[in-house]
Amino acid sequence: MTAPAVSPARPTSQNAPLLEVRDLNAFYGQSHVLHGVNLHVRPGEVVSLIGRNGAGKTTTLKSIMGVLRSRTGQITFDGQDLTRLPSNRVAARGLAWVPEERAILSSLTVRENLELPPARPGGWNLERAYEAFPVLRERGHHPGSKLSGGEQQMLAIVRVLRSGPKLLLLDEPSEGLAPVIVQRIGDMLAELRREGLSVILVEQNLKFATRLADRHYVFVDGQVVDEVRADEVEARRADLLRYLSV
Ligand SMILES: Nc1ncnc2c1ncn2[C@@H]1O[C@H](COP(=O)(O)OP(=O)(O)OP(=O)(O)O)[C@@H](O)[C@H]1O
Repeated sequence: MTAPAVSPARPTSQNAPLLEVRDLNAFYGQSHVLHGVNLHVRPGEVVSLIGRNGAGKTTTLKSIMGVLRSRTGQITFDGQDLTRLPSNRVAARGLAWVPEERAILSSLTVRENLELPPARPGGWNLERAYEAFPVLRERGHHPGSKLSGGEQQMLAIVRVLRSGPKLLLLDEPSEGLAPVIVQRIGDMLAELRREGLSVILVEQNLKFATRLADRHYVFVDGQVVDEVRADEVEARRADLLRYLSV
């Protein structure tokens, strides 16, 4: 399926975006994988990036975070240009990324994993983490390597919330998890959303994405080819399923 790239509706001055990505092109060596991606996230919005494997969703997150530096275009966050900043300075501006591989420290215990990132003002303390996911308290002395996939995902999310980010970037948080755990993580994200946290959610699980996201950007071959608002999802479900089918 080939579809033309779309330029999403530009935000108005009343609801200026927290994040704006303009004409993003990204490269792995000679391989040109993102071709002019445009997207934005308004304060308090949850936005999903959906599309088949290899469509460019993870590369978009890496480009925003400054982990992938070989890119062109403009990335603006809270009115500041992130494009030339290294990833540690991007994180310091209030962006937090939970990669697909969950990036917890497997030799450290759950508690050590939670205590290692310094809690910043507005960030989660241990009590809040344990309240959201009591299993993390129960497993406090277990090494990260001994946790189930769901527990690792919970730990990975809570760890980055210690820094009190303004924008959370989640890469396939539901992948490989049992439905009951997916539900629990979805409940927690819904609560964060109610509190006004902005989120970019990369997902292949349409049910999970549509439960949470205000808008969906559809990726095909390194481009955004469609944008679907939450109130359009029912009418456009067949299109969305087609975009995701292999
Ligand atoms: N480190 C890398 N080196 C070279 N090519 C890469 C690398 N990582 C990803 N790619 C390629 O870039 C393209 C986009 O991959 P990306 O991981 O962003 O896709 P995705 O939509 O997130 O899919 P997935 O769910 O499979 O990760 C694919 O063609 C992929 O093969």
